[in-house]
Amino acid sequence: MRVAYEAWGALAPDRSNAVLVLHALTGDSHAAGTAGPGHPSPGWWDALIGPGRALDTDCWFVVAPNVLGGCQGSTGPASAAPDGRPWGSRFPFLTQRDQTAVEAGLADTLGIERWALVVGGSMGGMRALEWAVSYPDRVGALLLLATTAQASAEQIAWTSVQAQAIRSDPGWHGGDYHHLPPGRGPHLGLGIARRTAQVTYRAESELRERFGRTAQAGEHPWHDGRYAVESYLDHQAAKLARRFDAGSYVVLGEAMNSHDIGRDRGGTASALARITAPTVVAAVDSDRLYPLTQQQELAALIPGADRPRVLHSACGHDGFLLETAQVAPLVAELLPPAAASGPSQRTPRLTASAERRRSISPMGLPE
Ligand SMILES: CC(=O)SCCNC(=O)CCNC(=O)[C@H](O)C(C)(C)COP(=O)(O)OP(=O)(O)OC[C@H]1O[C@@H](n2cnc3c(N)ncnc32)[C@H](O)[C@@H]1OP(=O)(O)O
Ligand SMILES: N[C@@H](CCO)C(=O)O
Repeated sequence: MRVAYEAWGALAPDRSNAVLVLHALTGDSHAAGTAGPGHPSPGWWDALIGPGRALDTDCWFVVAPNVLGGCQGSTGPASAAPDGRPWGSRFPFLTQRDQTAVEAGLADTLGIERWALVVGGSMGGMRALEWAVSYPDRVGALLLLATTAQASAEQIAWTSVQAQAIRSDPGWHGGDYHHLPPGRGPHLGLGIARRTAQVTYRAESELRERFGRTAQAGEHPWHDGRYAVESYLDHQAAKLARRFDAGSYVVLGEAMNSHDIGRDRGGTASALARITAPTVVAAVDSDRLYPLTQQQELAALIPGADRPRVLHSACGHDGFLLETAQVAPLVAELLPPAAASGPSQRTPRLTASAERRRSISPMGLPE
């Protein structure tokens, strides 16, 4: 299998300054940097990663892999199988634990025995947690944002609804559509999935205040027009369908639903007791998808954590991506600037490199 990653900064000779950043469901390896060829958007955590930023790349070697099963460079359903045809429906069921094991293989390849920090939000937080439980000696510190010890019934339910929307699209063809001409895949189902997810990612009060009952400009909802919030969801749907593969969406959703840190480990408490890393757990106060009770459970059961921190955000679950000014001090708690050796004290042995992401839509839709 292939694992795409991007990295920033330089690895210290003693390899002690590496930080692993794990993206959420529709994220990718482009965590930092500007938009440009191959990167239609700036890095999703660019405010946090770079010289002088919380993850200061003058000190830290920051690595962001694309998750296995995804569609932005790492092997996923849209990738060619050994017979040259897309994996499609033949792509195997994955768990978060499988994906983390692959990331451990990436760390081995990069020669990183121990991460100074592993950080992730939402689905990325699930993998960060798996890292700390599966490989406690390889995680120096742990930052968990808007995540959970196990996918709840409601989280499984939302993911299931989204997967059903995709599978109900006639363009799904049982998951084997990647060979079809552009635009013939299940982009309508993927769009419905994204619309549904987007509501869960944002707060009720935010939608009320941003959109209210306003009609979309130039349209009348009673006469075949749309409310502004409907137009917003249409926009989010179209945007995701241009950059994401429906098969990956289903595979990653099933992997999230499999997430249960206590599985085959004697339960949640027993699994979390294995974590040796100093840990910060953070919630988003307006998150209706990953409620505070889930982060309270993590903070109570992880030995190196104290009470959960709370990010204040109008934006619901997406607050972990948007409230970077509040995430920065949490990073600083775990990675004090003095802990890293400055770049002048070391000779880079591994410089930043990046697998170029797919620059075309995996669904064949125009960018
Ligand atoms: C910039 C990126 O990070 S995308 C790159 C890869 N993606 C990821 O890593 C996934 C994680 N990122 C995300 O999920 C999202 O990009 C987020 C959460 C960071 C975006 O959050 P926000 O900035 O708050 O975006 P928000 O939900 O307000 O949507 C803004 C968009 O809605 C559009 N919009 C707002 N109102 C309307 C409306 N009435 N009708 C149509 N479109 C509308 C805006 O024009 C804007 O469009 P654009 O994104 O094409 O510029
Ligand atoms: N907006 C985020 C939410 C999932 O945590 C994403 O699309 O990845």
